[in-house]
Amino acid sequence: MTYAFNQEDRIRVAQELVDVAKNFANKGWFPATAGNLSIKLSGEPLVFGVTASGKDKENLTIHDILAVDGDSKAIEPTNLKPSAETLIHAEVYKRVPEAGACLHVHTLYNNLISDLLFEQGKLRIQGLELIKALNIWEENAAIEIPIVENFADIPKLAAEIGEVLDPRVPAVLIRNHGIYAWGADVFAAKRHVQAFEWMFHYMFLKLSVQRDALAGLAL
Ligand SMILES: CSC[C@@H](O)[C@@H](O)C(=O)COP(=O)(O)O
Ligand SMILES: [Zn+2]
Repeated sequence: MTYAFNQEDRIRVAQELVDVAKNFANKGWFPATAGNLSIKLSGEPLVFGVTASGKDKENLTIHDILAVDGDSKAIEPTNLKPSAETLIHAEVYKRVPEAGACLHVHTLYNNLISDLLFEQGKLRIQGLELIKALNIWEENAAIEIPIVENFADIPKLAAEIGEVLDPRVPAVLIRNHGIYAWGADVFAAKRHVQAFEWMFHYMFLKLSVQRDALAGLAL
């Protein structure tokens, strides 16, 4: 099989993943080796560079990235095992052809908000300036981020994410687990993750304040 990328592309992609991992690791977004990252190398056939499973993302190197196909299988002999959640990345690339990078982090606020609002199946956010970081420019725009159950069966989890995702809103939350967010390239995907995380923090604090205020009124 010949692919529409070369060795230079692979090294560039691996370096971009190492750089974004460093940024997120400095924020504590990869606790206990959690998280995984990918960048698309080719759309037809689908091939992407993804982090190997179980690596310490705080100390990621270009040797921790391997190239896999649309079935999440390594395209060449390697000792590296693809991320346990590689199928989710593949699902995103199949459902959103414009996606060029997909990033997954486990943070305190994405976990808290995903559990608090799980029964609603989504988190609605309206009017926050950072929605513009998602390339949505309407005044007082509203977005809904889907929240799915944290199925242990990864093919089932990937299929569920594929079912609920809305290409206008480039992220899905997994209950008590983390976020998958994507973008046209790693720069956009990183901006999206940062915007979502800021908005989750804001929404968690706002809901907590509202809950305390309501409890005060009930006294
Ligand atoms: C160490 S807990 C996190 C894992 O269960 C998983 O959710 C995760 O994000 C990392 O898995 P990985 O296989 O290293 O890509
Ligand atoms: Zn995870």
